[in-house]
Amino acid sequence: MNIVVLGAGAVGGYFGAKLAKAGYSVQFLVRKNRYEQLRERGLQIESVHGNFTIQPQLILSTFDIEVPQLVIVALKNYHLQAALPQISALVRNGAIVLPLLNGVQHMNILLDAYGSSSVLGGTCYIETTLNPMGDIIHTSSLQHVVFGQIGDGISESFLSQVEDAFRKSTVQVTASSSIMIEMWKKYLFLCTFSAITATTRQPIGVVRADPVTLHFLEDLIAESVSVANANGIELPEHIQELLMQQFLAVPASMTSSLHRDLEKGLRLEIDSIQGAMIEMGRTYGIPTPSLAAVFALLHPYKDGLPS
Ligand SMILES: NC(=O)C1=CN([C@@H]2O[C@H](COP(=O)(O)OP(=O)(O)OC[C@H]3O[C@@H](n4cnc5c(N)ncnc54)[C@H](OP(=O)(O)O)[C@@H]3O)[C@@H](O)[C@H]2O)C=CC1
Ligand SMILES: CC(C)(CO)C(=O)C(=O)O
Repeated sequence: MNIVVLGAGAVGGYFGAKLAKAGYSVQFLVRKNRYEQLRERGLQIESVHGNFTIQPQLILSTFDIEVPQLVIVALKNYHLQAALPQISALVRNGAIVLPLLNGVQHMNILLDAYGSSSVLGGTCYIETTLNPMGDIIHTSSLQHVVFGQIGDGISESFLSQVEDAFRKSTVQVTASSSIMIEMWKKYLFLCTFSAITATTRQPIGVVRADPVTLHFLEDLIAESVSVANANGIELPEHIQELLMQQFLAVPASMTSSLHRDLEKGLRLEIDSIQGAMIEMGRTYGIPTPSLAAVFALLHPYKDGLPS
């Protein structure tokens, strides 16, 4: 299977490198700066599962790709719109898109543009970041991809190939027959986890140890679950308790990509994560005061460090 990774950052770089190391043909469609960086240093992974480096196949233009079969989209949400012409070119050549972005809003954009016979649902659980040299630092043992089709337009054999590819790359993979529910479960976890870790500037262990902060996290969860229910998402019974169990089970040192981006002074994905949840709440008449407080407190940092 020919795989294209669009966005060779913390997530795309990690999963792409694992697939390439497993012997798959992986082309990384990148922009100029990342091209230079990766050409010089190679794609270096520093991981709790073991360090390795690959010499990635780098491309700057979709013209250099012959027969793409799977396109893993691992961009930040705020870069998706500008990348649509590249994705369109790949889909026109027969590729199926597997987005690994956080949130759910991007699914409307991709499905409206390409339809469910060219777009899979997908999400991932991983904690990776780029160091100043552009190497990928994988800081906890999580490395899980969940994917599935939205309708029935993608063949079972293609789905099996995707599953096999991740499995052979020694990444945990789950092929789901209810991917939108899985994406919402991840969205609920991420929206609240990133809200609490970014606003406190602390990993989850500090949040868990403080009853006042933990109570605020419960409020964030309750609001987000109400929004999901209003959207008609068929969540498991007791989802709030399940989410809280997840928060209690993850390593105390774990934090969110949003918190890490905030610390690095990078742009924040708050529009597509907390902002989108608040917006859906408004549509359905669900009050979201705690999410709105988080959104307002992070807003000065949305485009990077305020000057
Ligand atoms: N990091 C994490 O732990 C996790 C992140 N996620 C989600 O995954 C998504 C990706 O996040 P992450 O990997 O951390 O982000 P990064 O910023 O590390 O990587 C995104 C990459 O996309 C590249 N890019 C942007 N636009 C284009 C384009 N048009 N063509 C080619 N490359 C492009 C950027 O390259 P350039 O250098 O050119 O700017 C950058 O390398 C986000 O939605 C995030 O929320 C999900 C789970 C965990
Ligand atoms: C919560 C976590 C680490 C899980 O993968 C994540 O998705 C993120 O921080 O972006």
